[in-house]
Amino acid sequence: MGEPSDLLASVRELVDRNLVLIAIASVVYWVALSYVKGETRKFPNGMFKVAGLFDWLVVVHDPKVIDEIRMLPDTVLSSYDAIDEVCGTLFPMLLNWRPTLFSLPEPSSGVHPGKHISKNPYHVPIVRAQLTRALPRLVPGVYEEVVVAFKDFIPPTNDWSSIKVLDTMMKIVARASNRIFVGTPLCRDPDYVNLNVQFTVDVIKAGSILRMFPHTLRPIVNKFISKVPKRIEDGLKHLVPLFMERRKEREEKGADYPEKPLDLLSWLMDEASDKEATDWYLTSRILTVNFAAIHTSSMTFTHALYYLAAYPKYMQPLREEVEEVVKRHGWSKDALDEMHHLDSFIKESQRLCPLAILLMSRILVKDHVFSDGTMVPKGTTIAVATDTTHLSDERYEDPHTFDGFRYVKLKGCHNGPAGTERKYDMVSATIDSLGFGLGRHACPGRFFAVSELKMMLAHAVVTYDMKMADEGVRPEDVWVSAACVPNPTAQVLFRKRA
Ligand code: HEM
Repeated sequence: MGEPSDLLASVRELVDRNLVLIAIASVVYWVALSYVKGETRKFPNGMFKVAGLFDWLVVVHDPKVIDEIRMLPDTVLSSYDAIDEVCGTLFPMLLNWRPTLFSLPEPSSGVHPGKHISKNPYHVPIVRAQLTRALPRLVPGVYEEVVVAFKDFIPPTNDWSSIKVLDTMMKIVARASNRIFVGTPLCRDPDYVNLNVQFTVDVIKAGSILRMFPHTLRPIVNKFISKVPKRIEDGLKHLVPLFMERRKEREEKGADYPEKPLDLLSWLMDEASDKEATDWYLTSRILTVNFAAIHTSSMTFTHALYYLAAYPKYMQPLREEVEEVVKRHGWSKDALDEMHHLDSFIKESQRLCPLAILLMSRILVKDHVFSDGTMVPKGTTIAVATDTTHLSDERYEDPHTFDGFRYVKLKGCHNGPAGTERKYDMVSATIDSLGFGLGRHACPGRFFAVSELKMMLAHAVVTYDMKMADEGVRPEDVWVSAACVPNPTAQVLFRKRA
C-alpha cells in the first residue's frame, strides 16, 4: 500500500481530472434548470420548488414577492447562510486548513476561520461606500491598467489574431481590479493573477461537490477534494510582504500617512481589528473580494463582447460616443458617466445573459408567510428567477431580441420626474434589472464593476477591430447549473483598428 499522502494526491487528481461527480451534478441541475424555465411559464405568479440532489429549492418569480424579499430583514432571510451553503465556504476554508509558515488562524474568538467572512462582512460597506466614493480618483489608475493589460494579452497587430475571450478577460479583469485592491506591482504578477482566477474556481468546485453529500460527511470529503487551503497559503506568500510594508509605514508615519495608497487593502487595514488584522484573515478577505469581483465581471464583459463581435453595426456609434466624450473629459469618471450608449449596450447584454437564471439566494431563518399566502418553512433555500421580469413582454418590447441601445431609447421616452430616468442606468438594481440582485444585499461592487466594464469596452472599441471567428454568429451560452456562462471556447478575432 502506498503512503496516505499518495492516496490523497491520487484522489485529488481523480476529482480534478474529471469529475464524474460534477458531471452527475450538471445533468441533475440541467434537468432542474429546464424545469425552472418551464415552471416559470406554467405558474406565472406562484412559487414552486425544484429538487436538487439533497435538498429542495423554492423558486420565486412573482414581482410582488421579489419586492418583499428585497425588504425582509436578515433575521427572516439570510443571504450569508445561503452563500455558506452554496459555496461550501465554511468547509473548504475551515476544515482543511493546515498550519502555515505565517500567522495561524485560531478559532478562539468564537468565530471559526471560514465563517469569519459571513459572520463579519465588514468588507461589504467598504466596497459599497469607500470604494464607490473614491471612484473618480481611482478611474485613471484602472484605465492605465486596462490599457497595459489589453496590450499584454491582445497585442494590437495588423493581421487578425484569434483570442479565447473568456480566459483572457479573467486575467484583464483580475489585473484591473487588483490595481485598486492591492496596487502595483502585485496586480501584474502573473502568479497572483492566476491565483485569484483559480481561487473562485476551486471554491465553487469544492462547494458543488460537497453539496452532493450530507452535512456530516462533508468535512471528510472536503479533506480529499479542496484546494482552497493551498490557495490561501499561496495568497499569503504574495500578500504578507505587502502587509509588512504597509504596517511599517503606518507605524513610522501614522495610520493616515500622506502617501497612503488609495486601495482596498488600506481600507481593510483601517477597519480590521484583532484577528481580522492578521495575515491569514486579511488574505482570505482579499481573496473573497476577488471571488466576488473577477468571474462576475469577466463573464458579464465576455457576454457583451460576443454581442458586439457578432453584430458589427454597433461598432461605429459606440466609437463615436467614446471619442466624443473622451475629447471633452479625458479618460475620467465623468467621461464614463456620459457614455450612455455603451452603458445601455452592456446592460442589455446583462438582461439577456445575467450571471444566472437564479439569483438572490436566501435561507429562511424562521417560518415565513409571504404576501401571496405561501408559508415557507425555516431552513428552506429560496432564489429569484430573473427571466420572468427580464423577458417579460409587459416590461420590455420584443424582450427576446438583443437591442443594444434599448435603454437609451427608454431614457428618451421617459417622462417621470427629473432624475428618475437613472433607473435605466446599468448601476440601477431594480425589479426590471435583477442582474446585480436587489435591496440590502444588491451587489455593493456594481458601481466599480460598471465603470471597469465600460472602461474595458470603450478601450476595446477605439483600439481594435473585432469580429467573431464564425462571422455574424454569437456563440451559444453554456449553462452550468443555473449559471449562464459565455461560451468558454469561442474565439473572437482582433486586429489593430484600421
Ligand atoms: C458585473 C459584475 C458583477 C455582477 C454581475 C455582480 C453580481 C452580484 C450579485 C447578483 C450579488 C448578490 C446580490 C443578492 O444576493 O441580492 C452580488 C453580491 C456581492 N458582490 Fe457583486 N457582482 C459584480 C461585481 C462585483 C465586484 C467588482 C465586487 C467587488 C469590488 C463585488 C462584490 C460583491 C459583494 C461583496 C457581494 C455580497 C454583498 C452582500 O453580501 O451584501 N461584486 N454581486
